[in-house]
This record gives sequence, structure tokens and C-alpha cells, in this order.
Amino acid sequence: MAVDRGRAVLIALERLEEGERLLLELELLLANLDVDVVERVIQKRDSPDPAFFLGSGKARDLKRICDVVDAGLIVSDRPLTPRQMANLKAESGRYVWDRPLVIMKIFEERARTSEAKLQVELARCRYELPHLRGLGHQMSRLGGGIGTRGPGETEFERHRRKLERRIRDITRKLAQVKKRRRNQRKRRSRSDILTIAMVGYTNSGKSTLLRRLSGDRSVYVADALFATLDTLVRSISMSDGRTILLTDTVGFIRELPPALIAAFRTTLEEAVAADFLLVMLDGSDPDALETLRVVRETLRDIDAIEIPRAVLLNKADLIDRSTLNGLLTRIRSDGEDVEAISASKWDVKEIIPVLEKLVFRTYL
Ligand SMILES: Nc1nc2c(ncn2[C@@H]2O[C@H](COP(=O)(O)OP(=O)(O)OP(=O)(O)O)[C@@H](O)[C@H]2O)c(=O)[nH]1
Ligand SMILES: [Mg+2]
Repeated sequence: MAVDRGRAVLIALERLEEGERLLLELELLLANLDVDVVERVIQKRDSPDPAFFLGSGKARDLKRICDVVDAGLIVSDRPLTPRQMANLKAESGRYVWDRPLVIMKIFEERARTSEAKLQVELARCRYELPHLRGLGHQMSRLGGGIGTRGPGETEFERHRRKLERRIRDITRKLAQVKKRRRNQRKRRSRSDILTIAMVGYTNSGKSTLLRRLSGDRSVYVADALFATLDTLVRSISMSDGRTILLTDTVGFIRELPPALIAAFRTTLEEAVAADFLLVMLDGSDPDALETLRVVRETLRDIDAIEIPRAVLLNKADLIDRSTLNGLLTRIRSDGEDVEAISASKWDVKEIIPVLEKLVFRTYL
């Protein structure tokens, strides 16, 4: 059967709030992988079916639906268990992905440095391991009576051991990288230079700001989710001649797969080690306030919630004044210090004073 992996059917359970937003976000993530969502199958039920995610009748219908819209791929809005994934694959004859896998694939495509590549591979190994165990278990049941090892199982065992070995290898290598980073940070903190880390939702303009302020054209900027997967530090001169260090980090997103949060801790730790956090927010995003909530939650997750911070409402050039003022008021009433900028349109001379206002309000 010729299947088109560029055309996908989205499957989801109806969620009360946020449902539509999360589905649109998943579609955007898929678009980044050149996958078009051609159909949505949304079912109303309280909890996922343990065997099929959707109800078994609906799941059996998926093959027909995929035939009709000529889709080669089924993507689930929520994480699938190994069993659900294997069953859906068997029923539909299509590739089956879930949200964590989609995000991991984007990370795989974007990883540039060897460190980012290692972190992505680690996340992928950790994701695959339980799926392999699930399959191995099924194979061993097919293999026959108690105590017998089917031929399939040994194959899975071999693969499993390989994965586990790789996880140990990568973990060791990453630990070395981490040590090196920590030493670099120590050297920096001894030098009394103020370190500021930018954090924020993916595509909010963090790299654009770093590029603008440092004048370094090699800083990678793209209208894509997860353009930056590596930490990048540049020194920036303030108006009084004093220097700060500005760090770019990987962008946050709702429902980041747990395997990836763990794997990217090294990158995010750079944020935890900063003196000050600049939370970048895309002001033109209708969900800007919601993304601020996600960022705050993530900061709590990585133990960075106590670090002094301020919000930079970016892309001011794209919003009208009254919307902008409304946003600023809302964010301030949330207890955050905030100013608006346009990282891509404003001149460095206009941006620096805003930064100084936010940062030195806390530090002077
Ligand atoms: N109109 C407008 N566009 C902007 C502004 N700042 C950034 N952009 C655009 O927004 C997109 C994302 O910018 P990036 O700087 O790559 O975003 P990022 O926060 O580094 O994203 P990740 O690396 O994915 O976390 C790019 O297409 C930028 O050109 C702005 O102030 N105004
Ligand atoms: Mg970036």
C-alpha cells in the first residue's frame, strides 16, 4: 500500500477547555514537519480506551477514514501507551505517532551541536524503551507456554539491551558536558558580570533579540517552532558601558514530553544559573497570557521561579496600541514587571534603555 506520511488524521478526545488550542498547536507542530492534517477524529469520552485510545468501534473505523482522505499517518493529541500505539497501527495499517513523538521529531531535525544531538537521542531512547518492552511482552505471549522464549523475544531483548547501553553512554557523556558548563559558569560568576537568561515560548523572538543586541548575524532566527535547541551566550554593552551576559535558551511549549524535559535540563539549567530572567512573550499571539502561564509553570518545574525576572512583551510592532496597553495592564496586575519592545524593528538604542529599566529596577 502506498501511504502518504505527509497527510495525517488527527485523533483526540474532546477536552473541555484548551482542547481546540492544543489541537491547533499540534497541527502547527506537524506543519513544521511538512505534515498536513487532512481530517480530525474527535471523540467524546471520559478517559482513553486502554486498548485503542479511542473507543474500539471508532478505532476500527480509522482504516476506512484514512482510505477516504488518503492519509498515511495517524497522530494522537495525547501520549499513547505502547499497547494503544501497537493496536492502532495493526488496525489501521498506518504509521501512528503521538504528541511527544511529534515534538521529538522536531527536536531531532533542529539539533545542531553534538550536545543537542545527544540530548535528543537520549529522549528518543527513553521514549522507545517502554514501547519496546510492550512489544516484547506481546511477542513472548505469542511465543508459547510459560518459560519458553519465542524467537521474537530474544530479538527484542537484544534491541532493549542495546538501547539501555546507549542511554548509559549518553548519560555519561552529558554529565561531562554539564561539568564543563558548570566550570564555565563558575568562572563567569566570579567575574561579577550580571548574567541574564532569556526564557519563553518557542517563536517569541529570543534569538532575534540576542542577534539584534549582540550584532552577531550567526545567531539563528527562524519562523519555526524550536529553532533554538542550544544555549548561546553573548556579552552586551549597557548604555553606561558596563557589560552583561545574555543567554538564549530552548523555547518552552505546553505539554513538553517528560522525556524531553529531563533531557533538556542541561540547557535549561543555564537559565537556573542566571542572576535575572527575561521572559519573552509574543504580544501578537492571541494566547500570550496563556503562554505566560506555561512559562511560569515551567520555571517552577526547573526550580527557577525564585530568580528575579521581568517580562518583555515582544513584537509590539504587530499589535495596536490599545491591545498592547490592555496586555501590559493584565500582565502587571498578575504581579509581573513588564515592558513592550520589538526585537526585530526597534533599534538597539531604543531597546537597551527598556532592558536597563527592567533589570536595574531590581539591581540598583
Ligand atoms: N514582527 C516581528 N517579528 C518578530 C519580532 N521578533 C521576532 N520576530 C520573528 O519571530 C520569529 C521567531 O523568532 P526567533 O527569534 O527565532 O524566536 P525564538 O524565541 O528564538 O524561538 P525558538 O528558538 O524556537 O525558541 C522570526 O520569524 C522572527 O523574525 C518582532 O519584534 N516583530
Ligand atoms: Mg531561538
